Amino acid sequence: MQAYDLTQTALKKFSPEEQEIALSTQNLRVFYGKHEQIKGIDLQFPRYKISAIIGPSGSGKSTYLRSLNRMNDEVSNARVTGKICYRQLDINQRNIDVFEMRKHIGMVFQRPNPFAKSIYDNITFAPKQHGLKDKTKLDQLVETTLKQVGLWKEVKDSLTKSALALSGGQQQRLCIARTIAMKPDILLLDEPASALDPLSTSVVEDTLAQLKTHYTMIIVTHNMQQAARVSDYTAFFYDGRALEYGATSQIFTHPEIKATDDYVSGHFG
Ligand SMILES: Nc1ncnc2c1ncn2[C@@H]1O[C@H](COP(=O)(O)OP(=O)(O)OP(=O)(O)O)[C@@H](O)[C@H]1O
Repeated sequence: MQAYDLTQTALKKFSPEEQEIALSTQNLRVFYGKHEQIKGIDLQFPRYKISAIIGPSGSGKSTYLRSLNRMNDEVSNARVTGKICYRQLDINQRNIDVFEMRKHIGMVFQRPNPFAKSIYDNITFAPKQHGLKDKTKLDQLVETTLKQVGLWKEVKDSLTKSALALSGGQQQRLCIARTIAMKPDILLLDEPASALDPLSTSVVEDTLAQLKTHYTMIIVTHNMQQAARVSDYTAFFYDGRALEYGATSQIFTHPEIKATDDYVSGHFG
């Protein structure tokens, strides 16, 4: 593999006039045991935009994404240091109520993972856990969120059927609906379309584009065409570092860093 100069980075910083920032990290590091996997990442994610994270396998994209809503708390050998700034709060502090925080920063995983429950119950499960009991409000929530992911027409007559009977693409849109039922601010998406066929992928991408008016999204993807299609900003990760971050059009056409250029032009490694 070609050796790159890892001290050279080109990371876009936003001025307050230019963009409101929904989430940012400062010097974020993740250790698995003694091994430092994420090596001090500073990134700002603008509100109501889609930011993509691309990079070679093992560069730490998922590890970084999972840190953003403290999913690495669940990984016994993981330790995360540095700041994750959300609404003037560092949510990487010990005293943060993680259950409450994840209402604001939700996650959609690579493989659709609906609960073995009805479509209706998949959406209402978490809101009920958080105290929503009113049947009319729950019905409304089911309808609104299914409409937001473009699934309402397809399933409105089968809400009591098992979610597991849906196609992969429908299941993934249900999982997005289930996440937005908690009305999060930020959606973290870890390769949300990688297990789907091209048609379902395209429907999921359209769904993300629609959701952008209300949500800030950060998406990890292996698929560079997808990053180019859906995202406003792109970060290129390499060896646990963010080497370049900027407008997606610039990253794909005029990257400043050699490793980014090699990666996006397919000359990598
Ligand atoms: N719990 C763990 N303990 C030790 N190492 C881990 C753990 N979880 C992940 N890793 C390692 O961390 C590295 C980064 O993994 P990560 O999944 O974040 O990379 P990625 O860029 O998302 O890769 P991919 O594109 O292949 O999904 C990998 O080498 C992986 O094996």
